[in-house]
Amino acid sequence: VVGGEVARPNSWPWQISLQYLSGGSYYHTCGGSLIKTGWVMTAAHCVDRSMTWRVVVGDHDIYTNEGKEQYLSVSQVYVHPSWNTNNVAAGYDIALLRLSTPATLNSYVQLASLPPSGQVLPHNNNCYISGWGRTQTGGQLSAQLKQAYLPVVDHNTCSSSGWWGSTVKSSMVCAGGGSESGCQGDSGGPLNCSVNGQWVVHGVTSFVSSSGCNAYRKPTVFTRVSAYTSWMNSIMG
Ligand SMILES: C[C@H](NC(=O)[C@H](CCCC[NH3+])NC(=O)C(F)(F)F)C(=O)Nc1ccc(C(F)(F)F)cc1
Repeated sequence: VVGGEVARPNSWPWQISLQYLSGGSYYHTCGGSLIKTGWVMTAAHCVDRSMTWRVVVGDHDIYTNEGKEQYLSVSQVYVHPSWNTNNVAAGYDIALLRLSTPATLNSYVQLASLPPSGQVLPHNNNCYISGWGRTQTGGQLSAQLKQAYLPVVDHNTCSSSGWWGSTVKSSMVCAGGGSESGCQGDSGGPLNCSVNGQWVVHGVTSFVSSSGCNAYRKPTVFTRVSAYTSWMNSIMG
């Protein structure tokens, strides 16, 4: 997250850290959202490579053990069947991870609320991105979970020339476009939007401009969760 601030610990209690095993240690690579005690929603591009994954819930500082974390292994990865790793602009950047053991819900670990199928938010809807991604273009990951206020940019604006043009599809949500943005390492994490006074996970962090995370008129682009509810239900049952 470029800009914004460090989140109050566990204030986004559905935020997870997706980590891969390498040389005997685990490393943060993506975010995600806990949507059922046994299921995590993330981005397909996060799990393009087959790795040994683990999901950490209840985390705040990814480099220290604060005692609230639960370390959960992943038993199955379900990538959207239409995802094409060479064409992020086509959409379908969404995946579900089945956990080997269910998370225990408590004040640090809660389920995300998902939007009703087809719901599209209005321009400027109040949303926050959260994640441990880079804090500047080309910078380092954040040790502590960060958040930034990224209001929705409606599809008409986001897909206009000078903005993303035809790269963004209606199956995506744009948010931000100013000095604050997502950045590498935030992928797969939630776009937390306020709808009727409730936080709803409306987006899965998908991409930013290749010329810089907070590039002018290139809002952060999210997979629109409400476009994929039937697929998710078909997988989770
Ligand atoms: C560096 C930048 N990385 C990203 O945007 C990666 C996803 C990359 C998926 C493609 N392998 N996502 C992120 O960094 C995220 F944290 F913001 F989600 C990038 O490659 N952006 C990008 C690439 C292609 C296109 C386009 F669709 F136009 F081809 C648009 C943006």
